[in-house]
Amino acid sequence: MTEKLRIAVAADNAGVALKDALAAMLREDHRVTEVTDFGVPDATDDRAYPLLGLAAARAVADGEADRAVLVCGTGIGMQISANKVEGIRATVAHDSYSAERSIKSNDCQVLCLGGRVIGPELAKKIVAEWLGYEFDPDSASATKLGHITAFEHDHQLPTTADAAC
Ligand SMILES: O=C(CO)[C@H](O)COP(=O)(O)O
Repeated sequence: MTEKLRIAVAADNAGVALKDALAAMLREDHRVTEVTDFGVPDATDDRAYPLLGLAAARAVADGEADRAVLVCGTGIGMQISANKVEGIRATVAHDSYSAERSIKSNDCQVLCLGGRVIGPELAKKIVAEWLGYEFDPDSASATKLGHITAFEHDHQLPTTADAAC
């Protein structure tokens, strides 16, 4: 990893404890230059997950952050929310292989976790590993992702010829 990463974090009240634990870890990581916390500040704040997750995902899409870690009860609501932001590729990943492939295959900028699904120590290990992965824009995976990006722009289904690679 050559450039240090700017990480956005956000959670609803079901994910705030895990979000705070991950933010503390990220602030200590030498590969991270900045952690921006989009809330919630504590579990008494009952704002719905899209209100937090969409703002963090927008920060990534706007180039204000490089990646985001979003936490709700399952991670699913955060994933759905973040993927509505143009240009964002977000995934839930509670295992190390999926987290790795989310970068290397899918160039996901957003990792979503479930505070009611995964314990803090495993989540910290997965996020620490995830920080170290980089997407190779010259890989075959980039061509596959190009079909998604093209659809996002023109809403036209790829042709069979396009889809062959
Ligand atoms: O996990 C959530 C959304 O995916 C959220 O933390 C709880 O949502 P709810 O089950 O709709 O209250």
